[in-house]
Amino acid sequence: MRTSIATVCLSGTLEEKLLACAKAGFDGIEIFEQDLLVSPMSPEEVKAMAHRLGLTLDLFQPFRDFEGVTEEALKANLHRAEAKFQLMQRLGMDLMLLCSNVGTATINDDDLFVEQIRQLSDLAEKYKVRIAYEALAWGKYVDTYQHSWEVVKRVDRANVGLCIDSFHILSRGDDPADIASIPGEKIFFVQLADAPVLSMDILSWSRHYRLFPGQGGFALDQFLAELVRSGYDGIISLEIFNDVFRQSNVERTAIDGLRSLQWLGSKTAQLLDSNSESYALELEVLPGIQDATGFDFAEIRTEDPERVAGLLSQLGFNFRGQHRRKPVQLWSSGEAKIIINSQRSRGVEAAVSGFGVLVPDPVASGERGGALLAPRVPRHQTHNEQDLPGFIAPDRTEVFFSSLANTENWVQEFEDSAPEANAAPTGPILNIDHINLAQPWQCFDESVLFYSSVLNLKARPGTEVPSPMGLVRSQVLATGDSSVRLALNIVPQGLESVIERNHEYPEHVALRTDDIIEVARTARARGMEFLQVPANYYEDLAARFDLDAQLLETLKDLHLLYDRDEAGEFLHFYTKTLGNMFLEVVERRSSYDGYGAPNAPVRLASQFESNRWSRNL
Ligand SMILES: O=C(O)c1ccc(O)c(O)c1
Ligand SMILES: [Mg+2]
Repeated sequence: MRTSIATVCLSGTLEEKLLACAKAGFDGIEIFEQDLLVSPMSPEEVKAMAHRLGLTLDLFQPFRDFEGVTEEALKANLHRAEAKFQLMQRLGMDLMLLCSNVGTATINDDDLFVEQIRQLSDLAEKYKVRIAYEALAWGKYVDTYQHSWEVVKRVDRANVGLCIDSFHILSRGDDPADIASIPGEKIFFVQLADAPVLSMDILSWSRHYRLFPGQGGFALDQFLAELVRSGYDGIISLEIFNDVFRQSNVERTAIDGLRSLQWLGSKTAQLLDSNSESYALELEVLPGIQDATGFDFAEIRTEDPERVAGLLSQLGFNFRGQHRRKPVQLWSSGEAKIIINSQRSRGVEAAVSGFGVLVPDPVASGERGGALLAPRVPRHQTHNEQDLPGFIAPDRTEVFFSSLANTENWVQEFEDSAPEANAAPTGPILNIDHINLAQPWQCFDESVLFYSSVLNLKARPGTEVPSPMGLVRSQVLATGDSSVRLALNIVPQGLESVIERNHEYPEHVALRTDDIIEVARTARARGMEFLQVPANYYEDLAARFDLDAQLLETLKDLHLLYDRDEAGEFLHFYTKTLGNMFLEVVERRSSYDGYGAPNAPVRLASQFESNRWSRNL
């Protein structure tokens, strides 16, 4: 699959965009005319630079508002087109995007569209330019790909074909199945964009909210499969208009984009493989696609390991030993392992710095991360220490892959100093239920794609939680069986001034037990500080649920939160925040699979209150 990306997706100058695309590894780019117009580089310099970087200049765009116009307007449009064909010649480009007319068309007549596009074709022929006609979803008369294909078929010229853009088709809820019956060679160009599921006018949705494949709600693997079935074997490009991308780091966005194509190509190949036909467009299946079977460990970085250790021991964790070489401790209870790391921790009160997941074949997961351009965690392990492939997520969290066998090895690196703890004692905590990570607003979508592709997790429907600092967007990513769950919370933009004074938005590790009341009572007896829950909350609980009076009293007494749905019940509590992190303990009764979403605003408000008082905000 040859990959390309429109310059409009990226921040910076045209020169910076070219450099970032080449560095990420794209084969080519689409030149968005506006980017050239404002560039100090001449067309010849752009051509030379692209050549030097090994990038092809694949598509010049957009050419707007051409067909369906009066005789007089057509003359002016042809004049405008000729100037662009000459410009394309200087750039060494031969493919122009023609958007269906949204503004100046006054005559709704397919015969006229055909006739006028033929005139454009004749003119383009002189410059050896080909035209890719794209139906914009908000086109005045031509707004579906079926209609643009009707027109192109009737134009019947070798140099006029289609541009297929997933956004214009899927945003309208149109079925992409007819794409498969268009002859592949008449599709001149393909642009892919995902988008969040929103209900708003299509033009604004398209211009501000497009996303890279895998970051939104469109079934782009099915879409790409239809294109493959058509016999198309040209370039697959990204055309994303997104307000955040336009102000994010250009190199990171380019990598994010290429990662999305690699992930999508692999998913589509898997989808097509079940039909096991061979197609012109070659898609590669990524190595080592496998589901994680659970968390291996969570890692907390802190300059004050004794405080974190104290909290763990109040929750019933056991000290398993000091690492033989590093200032790192291992604590465990059941299958939950927590590493307290005080390396490179100066100034870090406490923070969730990483986690490991268990997979059948960690080496293959490592290869997949590499193929997805994920940056590696540098390892300085010495002889006899277990090497775990690890990657740095966009939010800086370190993510490791382990297997049961590897875990046995790395755990032994800790046990020398505490041989009496070798028996892996059990405790009331059974395992790590989920990990909640704060996402700076610039990297939320990048993180969704990173975690879903590198960890092979699936996004669950997102929610929004009101908090005193702003609306917090929350997205859960999980394995099919929920054995690994991550909750990503986007930090509201308005919070940034607060963050500066208040470190970061706190992250947390949630621990699962099947006797939360016992864990809470014991922890309290050991002096643990709980996040306080206001009395108003319990009055509302009593109104919403028909709760046993005794249970309600216990919940209130122990600062436990409660939720219930058709699947079961959920009881949970939070520890007081320590630096940038806190712990949660959860008990899931029956098949409850959520996270107590109705309680999230209570937590955020309570944390805000306690930070305010402790930090004099
Ligand atoms: O929003 C637009 O105008 C626009 C322009 C060119 C495209 O390829 C497109 O998909 C949208
Ligand atoms: Mg487009």
